[in-house]
Amino acid sequence: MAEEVDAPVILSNEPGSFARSVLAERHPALIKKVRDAFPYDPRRHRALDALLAQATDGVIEPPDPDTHDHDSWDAWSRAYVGLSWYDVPFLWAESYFYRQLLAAVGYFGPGPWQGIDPFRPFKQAELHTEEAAEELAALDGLARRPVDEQRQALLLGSLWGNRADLGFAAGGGATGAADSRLVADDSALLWSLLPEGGAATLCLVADNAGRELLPDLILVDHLLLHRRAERVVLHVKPYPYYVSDAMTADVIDCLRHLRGARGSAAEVGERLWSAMGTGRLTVRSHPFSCAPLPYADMPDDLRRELADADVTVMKGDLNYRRLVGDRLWPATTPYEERTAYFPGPVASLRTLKSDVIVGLDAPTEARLDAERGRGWRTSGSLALIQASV
Ligand SMILES: O=P(O)(O)OC[C@@]1(O)O[C@H](CO)[C@@H](O)[C@@H]1O
Repeated sequence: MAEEVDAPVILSNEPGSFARSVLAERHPALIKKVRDAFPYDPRRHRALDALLAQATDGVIEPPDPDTHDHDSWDAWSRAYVGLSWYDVPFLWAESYFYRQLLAAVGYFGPGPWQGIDPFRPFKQAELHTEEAAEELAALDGLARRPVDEQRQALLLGSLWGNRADLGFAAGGGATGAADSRLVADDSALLWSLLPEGGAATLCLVADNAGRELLPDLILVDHLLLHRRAERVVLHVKPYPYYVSDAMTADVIDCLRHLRGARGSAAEVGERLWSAMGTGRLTVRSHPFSCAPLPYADMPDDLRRELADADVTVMKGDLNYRRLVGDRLWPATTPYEERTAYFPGPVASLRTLKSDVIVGLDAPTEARLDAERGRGWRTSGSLALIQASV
C-alpha cells in the first residue's frame, strides 16, 4: 500500500544511533552465542563466519536459490543486494539477518540441522529461572483478589513481560529497571472492546517466548475463563526470529511448564490445554509474521482474518514498529492516524526498546526528554498501552 509520508525511514548508518548498535554489536554477539551453544559442523561454522563478515563489513548478498522462501526474499531484497547492511531500512536488515542466520545453521534443510531452533537453549533457560517461578507462585495470591483487579494485574504482567526479550538482553538492556512506568494507558478502551459475556474473538499477536509468553497465556486464560473473550487466536512466528520470538513449540513448552507447576498456575495450564482441544484457543503462524514489512502491507488473507477479530492485541516492540511504521515519527503523531489502515480495532502492549513512538502528548514528550534525555525511547524501562477502534 503506497503511503504519502515524510517521516524518515530508520536506517542503521547514523553513528551513535540505536539501530547502528544493533547491527554493529548485537548481531555479532548473537552469532557468537549461537556458535557456542551447539556442536555445529565445520560447514555451519564457515557459514556463520561468512555471515558475520558480511553483516559487519560486507554487503548484502542475495538469498540462496535453493531455499523454500527464495522467491519472497528475492523480491524483498532486490533493491538492497550489493548495499551495505547499514544503508538499508533497519527493519529489513534485522529481518534478513535472522533469516540468513537460520540459513547458515541449516535450519531450512534438508539435512541433520533442519528445524533445530538455534535459540531454543536460551528460551528454555528463561522458563526455568527463579523469577519465572516466583511469577507463577504469585498467581495463588492474585486468585483471591477481586476479578477486575486480577484482570488489570494480568494485563500489566503481560505488558511488562515484554521486557523479557533475549535480543534486548544481549544488547545490555534493562530487564527490571526501577524507574518503570507507563507513558500511555488506554487499558479502559481495550477492556471496553472485550465486555463480559460479549462473545468476543481476541487476536493476540505474540512476541517473545518464555517469560513473556507465560504471562500472555495466563491473561488469555483469564479472559476465556471470565468470558471476556469467547475465542482467542494466538499468532506466533513460523520460524525462529529476533532470538526469543515465540513459535508453536514454545507455546507447547509453556503449557507443559504451567501444567507441571503448582496451585493456580497448574489450573491455568490445564484450562488452556483443554481450550486448545475445544478450539477456544487456536494457534496460528502466518508467514507474514516474519516478513520484513509493515502491517500496512499485510496480505489479503491475513487482513480478512484480523478483520474478523473484535480486537487485535499486538505484543512488543517489533510488532509496534511494524504496526505504526519503522520511521522517526514525531512522537505526537496520533496512534489512531498511524493505525487507520488496520482492518479492525487494534491495541499495542509494548515496552519502549527502539526509536519509534507515536501517540504521546506534547507535555509527556517534553518531560521525558528533560528527565531522561533521548535514551528513554530505547531503554526498555518505559511501557505503553495504546488502542484505537
Ligand atoms: O519485539 P520485542 O521483542 O519487544 O523487541 C525486539 C527488539 O529488542 O529488537 C530490536 C533490536 O534488535 C528492537 O527494536 C527491539 O527492542
